[in-house]
Amino acid sequence: MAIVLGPNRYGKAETRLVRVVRDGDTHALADLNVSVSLAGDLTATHVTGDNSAVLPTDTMKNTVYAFAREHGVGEPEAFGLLLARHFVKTVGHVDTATVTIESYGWRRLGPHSFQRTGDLTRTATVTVHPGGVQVVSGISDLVLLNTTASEFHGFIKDRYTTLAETSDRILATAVNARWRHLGDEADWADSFDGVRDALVSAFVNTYSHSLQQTLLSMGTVVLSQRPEVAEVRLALPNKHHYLVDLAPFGLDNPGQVFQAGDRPYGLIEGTVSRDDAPPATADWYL
Ligand SMILES: O=c1[nH]c(=O)c2[nH]c(=O)[nH]c2[nH]1
Repeated sequence: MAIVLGPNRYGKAETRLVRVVRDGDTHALADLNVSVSLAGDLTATHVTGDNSAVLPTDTMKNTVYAFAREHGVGEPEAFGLLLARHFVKTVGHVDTATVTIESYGWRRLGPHSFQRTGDLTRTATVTVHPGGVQVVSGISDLVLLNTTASEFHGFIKDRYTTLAETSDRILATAVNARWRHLGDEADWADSFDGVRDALVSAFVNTYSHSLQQTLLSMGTVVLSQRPEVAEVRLALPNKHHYLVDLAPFGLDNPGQVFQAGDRPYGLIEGTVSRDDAPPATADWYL
């Protein structure tokens, strides 16, 4: 038997970067969390401790800050592409660079004042590798809720089933979505806004018999409205809302008072893709 080194990669995770763009007294703000990961022929450092092919992760962090100064940040997809291409081009033994960026929103309050928005996190994951370039954009934690237009019935009932069938319930989720682009050039800001709006309008306008049905509808609307997108992955927690029994207090409760559940929650996951889309060239995850 021989013990061998399997797939490996390394990098600097979660470099926090705030970039201010100054135009006189009027400033703009980008607030990012940047993770870099490199892979290639990195056997020596693992086997013998020879670090001659290892770019320190500390240098990766410094490069993120230096590139922010030299090139600006712009859209997260573009900044990720710039960094990933730089590492593949300049670091020998490295043939694959993955840059993942979370971008936090700030709403302008004045020329140089901002309020952090908590409504969603935008993400981008760029992979530059021998097979090409892959760009995946995403949204984390976009909380949506319909107070009706949601039913759930006709499900399996076994001896452990207590859930009542319902033809009128609250449907709520925190959207986690990732979508793979067909190319590596796009108007990233416009594309992001379009996909976000498609996801939201599909959630709002789908009369739902299950969160699974809503998931497929959300992915379908994205793909039908956004030709630049090949595939959408969604992970939708079902944020349950329980009708409170007020009968002990002599009160009825026709869909008015709910307990917002925390844990456990249903978790509905799925991929929606075009059947003619080229396959992914690098692993990607939600
Ligand atoms: O939309 C739903 N899908 C399920 O699979 C499920 N299971 C459950 O208990 N409630 C729900 N709701």
